[in-house]
Amino acid sequence: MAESIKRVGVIGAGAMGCGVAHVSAIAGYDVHLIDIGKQQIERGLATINGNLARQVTSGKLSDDDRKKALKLITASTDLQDLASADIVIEAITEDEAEKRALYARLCPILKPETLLASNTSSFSITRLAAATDRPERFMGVHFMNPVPVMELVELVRGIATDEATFETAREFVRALGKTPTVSEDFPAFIVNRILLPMINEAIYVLYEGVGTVDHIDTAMKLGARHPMGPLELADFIGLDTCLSGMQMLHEGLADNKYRPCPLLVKYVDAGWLGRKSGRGFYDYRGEDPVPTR
Ligand SMILES: CC(=O)CC(=O)SCCNC(=O)CCNC(=O)[C@H](O)C(C)(C)COP(=O)(O)OP(=O)(O)OC[C@H]1O[C@@H](n2cnc3c(N)ncnc32)[C@H](O)[C@@H]1OP(=O)(O)O
Ligand SMILES: NC(=O)C1=CN([C@@H]2O[C@H](COP(=O)(O)OP(=O)(O)OC[C@H]3O[C@@H](n4cnc5c(N)ncnc54)[C@H](OP(=O)(O)O)[C@@H]3O)[C@@H](O)[C@H]2O)C=CC1
Repeated sequence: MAESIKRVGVIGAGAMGCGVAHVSAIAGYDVHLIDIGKQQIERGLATINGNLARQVTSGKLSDDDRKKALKLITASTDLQDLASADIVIEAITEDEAEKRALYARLCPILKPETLLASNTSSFSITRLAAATDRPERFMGVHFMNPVPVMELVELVRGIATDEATFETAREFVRALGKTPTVSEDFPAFIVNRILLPMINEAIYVLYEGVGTVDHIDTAMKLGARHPMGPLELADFIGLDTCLSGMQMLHEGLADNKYRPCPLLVKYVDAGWLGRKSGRGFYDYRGEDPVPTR
């Protein structure tokens, strides 16, 4: 375990927050998970339960360790419950105004020495840090989805992040059994700078009628050995998160090659956000996913 960290706070009980809570508890940390509503908390705890059980079934985790991990996780809707946290990982919706508003409410509650990290996919760490009372103890700790499976975590310093904060975060990530890499604070960092334009291009391929959802995903799975097709992956990440990342690349790098595909914009406008909303490039409401185009 990272020496100076005992209690981990996680805000946002969606795909990423649940994953971070899951791996932190397996590593032996006390974890407190926060979301805005009871329903989100219940859904999140059910996800963690299901994923831990899956690891037991596949022999990756003993049932004893599953029980121990579950005992280490508490959850609530009250930010005050993070008053004793040593590190807080923010994993709420990819919306900069929401994140800034959250930090304004959260910072007065935290201990002055608490490290605050954002799991943002694409926002400027320096700009987010400026919305806190602790820019030197703020940084990007970017986990990959699904967290219990993916080995990588990108570490991103803001302009003010101090070295002790960076080292503590790196030690914490290693204690979770993950491999850290370092990215400079540029829009979408390294993984998403490369991955999101590929996904956006796949959506253009669909939009221009070059191929169907099925043919595009099959082509990339069988032709380029990707574990998921790009449209299936977009649905898995969340189309809102993909769009926000493309917008950050487009605005931040001022280059038209990053223009979000209008079809991606339309799907997000429709509330078709992928797996989490039941519909995206596939419709998940039946037994098997059905392509929507
Ligand atoms: C957007 C960002 O900011 C950054 C990002 O995260 S970009 C997205 C990065 N992620 C990817 O690219 C994922 C690409 N997909 C994959 O690697 C694989 O399809 C996958 C690992 C998700 C599933 O693999 P698979 O072989 O098709 O399925 P499956 O055999 O069922 O699962 C493999 C393991 O993943 C686990 N898993 C699958 N989906 C999971 C989920 N949603 N949550 C937790 N664990 C999951 C399974 O439990 C299984 O673990 P065990 O071996 O311990 O049982
Ligand atoms: N999805 C991915 O593949 C990856 C995402 N990320 C990043 O991680 C973060 C979370 O993403 P993801 O888990 O996919 O998002 P989700 O939409 O799955 O989950 C976000 C959760 O946060 C809740 N929430 C929203 N606002 C607040 C708030 N003010 N306080 C507390 N909880 C709040 C949401 O509630 P409600 O549902 O009611 O809005 C939801 O439960 C984002 O910054 C994203 O960019 C990083 C790597 C990969």
